[in-house]
Amino acid sequence: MSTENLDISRRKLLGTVGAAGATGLALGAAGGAAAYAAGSQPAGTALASVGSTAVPFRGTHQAGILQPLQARGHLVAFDLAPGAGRKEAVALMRRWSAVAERLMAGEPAGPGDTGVALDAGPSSLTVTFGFGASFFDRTGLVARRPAELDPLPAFSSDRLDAGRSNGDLWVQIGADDALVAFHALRAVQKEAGAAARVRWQMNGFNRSPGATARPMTARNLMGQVDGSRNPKPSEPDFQKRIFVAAGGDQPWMTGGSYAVVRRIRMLLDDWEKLPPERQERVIGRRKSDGAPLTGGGETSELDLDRTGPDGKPVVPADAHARISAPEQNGGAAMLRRPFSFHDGIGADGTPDAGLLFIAWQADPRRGFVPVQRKLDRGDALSPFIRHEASGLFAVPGGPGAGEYVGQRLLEA
Ligand SMILES: C=CC1=C(C)c2cc3[nH]c(cc4nc(cc5[nH]c(cc1n2)c(C)c5CCC(=O)O)C(CCC(=O)O)=C4C)c(C)c3C=C
Ligand SMILES: [Fe+2]
Repeated sequence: MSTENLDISRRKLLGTVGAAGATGLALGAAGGAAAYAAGSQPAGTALASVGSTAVPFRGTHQAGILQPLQARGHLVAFDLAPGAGRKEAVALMRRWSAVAERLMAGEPAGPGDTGVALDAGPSSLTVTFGFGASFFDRTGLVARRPAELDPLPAFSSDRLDAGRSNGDLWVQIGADDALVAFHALRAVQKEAGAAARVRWQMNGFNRSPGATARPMTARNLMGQVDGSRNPKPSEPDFQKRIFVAAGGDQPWMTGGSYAVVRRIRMLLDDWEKLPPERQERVIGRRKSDGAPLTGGGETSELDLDRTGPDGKPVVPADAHARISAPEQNGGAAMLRRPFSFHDGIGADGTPDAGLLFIAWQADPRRGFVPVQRKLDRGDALSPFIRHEASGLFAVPGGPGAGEYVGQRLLEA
């Protein structure tokens, strides 16, 4: 089948999803799998719920920050190619924005589409773009580099690999289907053309939608319920904490956010040797349901002052949930939106697995940095994790009609 035919088949299958571009579009009754088996794609074929969800590309904020965790993720950092500057960066951001908008609507990437996502709907695909501190040197835009992008301080427990850290440009891809996510990754890489080269790339995953009887907070590879105390959009200070407000020093970042990315390896062989009660004391929450050790359910407040019969705090002084709590850090908060990773088993039998920790905030100097400083000094979790790579990226607000991502930075 020619590429053109592949493209046409996918459009037929998707019907009007691309044009509608709204979330949660379901296209009717079942039948996609049968059509696939028969090798044909009748017009109007239905997509199952997971495939049919499309996330809008345009809006106040870029997609990929507020959406629920997706089942698959790819993180990729690029450096501008030698000799490439602002002009090439403008053309690249135009190309990347155009392809991201098409793919998020469930349309083919363009002429020469690989066909990898054929038969699937948009599957909650999000493609999010950010700029690293070095981008501003490369493009002659140093005057527009936000102070929030100042390098993160070194932490005593850092074991960072420079080759897998930072980068001029960062792209976060998430989708609820592995092929849709891979398809987007390849399209983004191809559109980079001669303008930018991959610096590092990481793959992650989360639980698939529908795997639990009801929507639940995610679990990480240590088996903990992780994300319970994330700030909620319904909270009055949510916008202020996570997104850059209008009227700041760098107007192009209005509606944007700063992403701190850390590849955190989990020393699972050591962790799994701990009895569950010890594991619970490391975090300060129950493993079964994420509830605080001081009682209640997952959403109950931790009672940090409560002591047990032995006179010691029920939530230990070095428990991760105590040390990272906003109340212990002058209100510092961030939206954690991670992917787990597993990159195989080493020659010594240990899994190269852990958390692609992604924290979103309006200012990392008032979010990630103070919390990580405190964790670095005495978190009971520290002996079981290792920070191996790090990045900090300015993620501008979402594009308005007719705009590409980053236009307000590159063309102001
Ligand atoms: C500097 C920021 C943080 C890093 C790095 C970090 C790593 C990390 N965390 C877990 C597991 C859990 N973290 C939990 C809570 C939590 N963690 C941070 C920050 C960092 N974590 C914050 C701000 C919070 C919320 C605290 C609060 O608001 O009270 C929890 C408890 C459940 C929850 O609230 O999400 C778990 C479990 C791992 C495994 C990890 C590194 C691999
Ligand atoms: Fe944490």
